[in-house]
Amino acid sequence: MESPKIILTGGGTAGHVSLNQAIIPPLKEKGYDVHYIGSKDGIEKNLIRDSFPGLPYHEIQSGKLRRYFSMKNFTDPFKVGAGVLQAYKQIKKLKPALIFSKGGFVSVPVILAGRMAGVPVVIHESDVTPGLANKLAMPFADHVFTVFPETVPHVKKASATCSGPVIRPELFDGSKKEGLRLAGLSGKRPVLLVMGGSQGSAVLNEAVRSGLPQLLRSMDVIHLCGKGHLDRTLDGTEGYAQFEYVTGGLKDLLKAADGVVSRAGSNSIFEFLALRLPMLLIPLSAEKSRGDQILNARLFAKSGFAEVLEEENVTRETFLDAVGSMTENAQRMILSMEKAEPPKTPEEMAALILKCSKGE
Ligand SMILES: CC(=O)N[C@H]1[C@@H](OP(=O)(O)OP(=O)(O)OC[C@H]2O[C@@H](n3ccc(=O)[nH]c3=O)[C@H](O)[C@@H]2O)O[C@H](CO)[C@@H](O)[C@@H]1O
Repeated sequence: MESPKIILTGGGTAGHVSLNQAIIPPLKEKGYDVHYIGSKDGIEKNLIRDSFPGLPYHEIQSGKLRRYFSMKNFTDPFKVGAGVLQAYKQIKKLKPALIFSKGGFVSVPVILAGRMAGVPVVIHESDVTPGLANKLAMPFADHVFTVFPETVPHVKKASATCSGPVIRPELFDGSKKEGLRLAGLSGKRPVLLVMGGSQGSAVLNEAVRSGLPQLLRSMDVIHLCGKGHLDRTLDGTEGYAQFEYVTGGLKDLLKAADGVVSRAGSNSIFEFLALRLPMLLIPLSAEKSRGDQILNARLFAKSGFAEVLEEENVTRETFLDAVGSMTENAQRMILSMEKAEPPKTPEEMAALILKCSKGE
């Protein structure tokens, strides 16, 4: 008998792919033939191909849906239309038992096409308030899972439950020794890891670089600065290691870290929580986004897992003070983290998703 099929979609940023990466192995173990629908040049293509060589990846066109003016706003709806047709063709051919979407613009045509083809659609929302793509797609979904319980009332026209986060299992297998080796650090001083989300962050990069001489007096710094943002003039600086974007070695660098400074993307902050890493969060400002990271960060601060510095208040001085305060309160944050609900395992999440599939 032919294996049942499942289509995963989601992309645009690493956060929109991470859960899909985690649930592919348990879905395959349960006998599902997993297919991915993503865009031609989105980050999801390489992330999926690198971690799961041979997994069928179907490219569709996708347009960005913007809240601001751009000439592309006139052409992108046509791309979304073309994407719907391409996705519909694939869905009709594959006849999946379920479509699971992690969000991002590429998921919108897939969900519309899935609905047209009568296939159950499940969405996962990582932020407190749904992103634009998920918001548009939710009325066409059968069920929505959320990470934060506070998100459930934001879901309209679909049933919703809070599943909590899922963490890629390999992140728990880090080696401190390997992390220090990768970063060329001695391990004799506390290590601060700075991470600006999947695309890096100019604000964080500037803050850490301007405060580097002061930071390096008492700690070593590992800096994940995003593609194209290395500062070659800092090469060879004792106690400072910079990387553009790390894949395999991330678990080791995280294990080597005693605390993190980060954007407040949902996936990263739940990873830090699961790894009991004290955090200083600098959320993306409401001017540059819908303010989702501000809400994520505030809820983490309220639970005692993080301290927050708003982007508009970042100067060299406030940044250094905030790092100092986070270091002083690190033990208290770790104690609060011990009380947090454990994340779902990928197996548990896969089972939850499959409950929504045809025939269940
Ligand atoms: C600018 C933007 O739109 N940001 C959104 C995007 O975040 P974005 O995808 O940038 O950030 P997330 O924190 O959600 O995820 C980043 C992921 O990249 C991984 N990572 C990061 C750096 C690195 O070198 N290697 C690596 O593997 C992290 O471990 C994490 O799993 O989606 C999130 C989840 O919907 C939202 O909360 C964010 O507001």
